[in-house]
Amino acid sequence: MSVLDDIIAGVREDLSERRQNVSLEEVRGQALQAPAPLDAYAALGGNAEPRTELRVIAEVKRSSPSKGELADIADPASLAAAYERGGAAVISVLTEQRRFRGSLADLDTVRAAVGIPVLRKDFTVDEYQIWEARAHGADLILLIVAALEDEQLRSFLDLTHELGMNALVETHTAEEVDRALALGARIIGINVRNLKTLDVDRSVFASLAGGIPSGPVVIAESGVRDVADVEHYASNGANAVLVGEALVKHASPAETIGEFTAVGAKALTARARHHGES
Ligand SMILES: O=P(O)(O)OC[C@@H](O)[C@@H](O)c1c[nH]c2ccccc12
Repeated sequence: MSVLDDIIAGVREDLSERRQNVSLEEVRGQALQAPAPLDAYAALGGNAEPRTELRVIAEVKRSSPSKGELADIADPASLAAAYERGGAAVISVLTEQRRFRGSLADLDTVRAAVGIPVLRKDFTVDEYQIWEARAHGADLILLIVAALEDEQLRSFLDLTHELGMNALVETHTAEEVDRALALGARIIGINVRNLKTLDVDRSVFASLAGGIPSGPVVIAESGVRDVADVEHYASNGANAVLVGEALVKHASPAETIGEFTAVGAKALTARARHHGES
């Protein structure tokens, strides 16, 4: 069993427990009562022309299957507020409990603390989780291509859009990028970490991003350690970076986000100039 399969088995167990406490019908009712979602596509610069700003999706992440404990994060609200102050475009909140030590309570707390779009970061395998994300105020959900059949992906993407949210469609191979594009994904993530083995290979970003036409917002996910990594991803066409570990471990995450956006904007501007001339 791959790591991804193992995580998903746990996610399904936790899900069936929640479903016993709150029925699909109830969670649907809650979702329809929730304040309207914010436009994460716009927040990520999807409508900007040219796209010369590098956006940061800053993640609230306590733990991970590859690294174990990362940070305690006793107060996710103040961490998220610091992210927003530093200029993050979107806050990502892990809600998977077993491996990442996240929760829907974290999502609620963060939602209440910031005014920018919030991503519910989890392993979406059931429609219930999409309604639930909306019920808890999420504006963006994660759909991992490697975990889903095309038919599921399509119906999950449709439901997400019907609820006024956006989906971050996560890929790791050229074949997965093609599937995401064929489904009309507007926000495509390239995770340089292989979720089946947890290996990180930063070169995956450049080799896949080149195959994505202009249109979708492209996000580099995982392994952003410092400004050099941001520069590398932006030079290869990332419109945004998704950063967890480097921010939760940093003493001044707001400052780090500021440095990342500055370096990224420089690289994207140089890239736009270069492309304009060639
Ligand atoms: O902590 P990092 O290396 O900055 O990574 C953040 C993010 O990319 C990572 O948390 C992630 C990417 N895709 C996921 C899918 C599920 C859970 C977690 C993830």
